[in-house]
Amino acid sequence: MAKVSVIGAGSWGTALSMLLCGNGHDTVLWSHREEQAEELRRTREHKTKLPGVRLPEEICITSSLKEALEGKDVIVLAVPSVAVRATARKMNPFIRYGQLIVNVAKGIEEHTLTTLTDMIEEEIPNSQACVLSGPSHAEEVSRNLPTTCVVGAKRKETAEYLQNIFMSPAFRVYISPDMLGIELGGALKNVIALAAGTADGLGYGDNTKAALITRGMAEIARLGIAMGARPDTFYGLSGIGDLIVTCASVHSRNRKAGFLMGQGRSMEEAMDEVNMVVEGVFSAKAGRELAEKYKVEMPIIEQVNRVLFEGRTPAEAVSDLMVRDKKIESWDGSWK
Ligand SMILES: NC(=O)C1=CN([C@@H]2O[C@H](COP(=O)(O)OP(=O)(O)OC[C@H]3O[C@@H](n4cnc5c(N)ncnc54)[C@H](O)[C@@H]3O)[C@@H](O)[C@H]2O)C=CC1
Ligand SMILES: O=C(CO)COP(=O)(O)O
Repeated sequence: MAKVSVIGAGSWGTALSMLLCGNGHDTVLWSHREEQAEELRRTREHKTKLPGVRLPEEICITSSLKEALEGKDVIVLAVPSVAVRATARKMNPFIRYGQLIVNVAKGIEEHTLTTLTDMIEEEIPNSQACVLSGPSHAEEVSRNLPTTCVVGAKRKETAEYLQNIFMSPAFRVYISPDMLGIELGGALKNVIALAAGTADGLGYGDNTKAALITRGMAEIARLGIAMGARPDTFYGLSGIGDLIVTCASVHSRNRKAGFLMGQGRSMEEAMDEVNMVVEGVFSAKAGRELAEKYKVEMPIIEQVNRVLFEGRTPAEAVSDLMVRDKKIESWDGSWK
């Protein structure tokens, strides 16, 4: 059994700490606020994020990074994507060569367009960052409902080691070398989920949702392939799998935020009401910048940006998508 630590006590970090503890690992859960750590220790329940789910007594809960990081074999980074760089920088003094860092946040840094694992390796030189992603809402993982994910790592041995760490009878883990494809799929599906939720909020139907999922995947894959990711990753758990769950699930924060915007709320009102991290709002700009950089068309992500930041109404955005130039349905727009 391993010594593991989960950095970030939101819904995902808390659910993963329960999974890892249930797998028999010596598990620490770190919160950036002592007040929250104290409440979790006292009540053994994350009342705002996972109500009704009991945290096992064996999970050690702390707000000390030193205690959370020293001597650990695996460190799971589960803070919101916008906090990853700062958190990794704070972790750096306590990390020793050989410790594995597994990023589970979903995002891409605006302007630098850095993936989160590259960002971790920039902030913690000589570290080995890996990724775990897939269709996995915390609400279901914390209740042991069957879930599948994929671990991405540079070396197969590392991926296999992590597969063993996370795998349980209710949590099946695949492995892949395509970290870029995994991270792009995870970050950009949240932008498409905002669009899918908006369509629901506008009262559109299942046809619209299916169109957004299918054409959303086409544009994410088009970008990913241009950047050097493997095409098959986008058919996988971190690609179409995660896109389906986030566009359809009652648990999805991004879909919910989109729904509220479709009903007429502003972006800020929707984020406040969801009260959990809505990563698509942060990844939308990065998606647009990547599309420009790699010269690929990403019309849905473009329209989400216009609605979020430029005052276009959701109904106008959908209409703009419907009356675009006529297209051929192939990845690269070619007939053959
Ligand atoms: N909730 C889920 O089902 C899943 C979430 N994820 C990803 O995991 C990441 C975390 O998401 P959730 O746990 O859902 O978020 P959440 O909204 O449930 O909680 C976020 C947590 O981060 C903490 N936090 C905020 N700012 C921080 C900072 N500067 N430093 C350290 N901690 C800070 C907050 O106190 C809060 O406990 C996101 O990137 C999300 O996309 C991935 C898969 C599933
Ligand atoms: O990435 C996630 C689930 O895989 C969490 O994001 P959503 O809650 O928006 O779906």
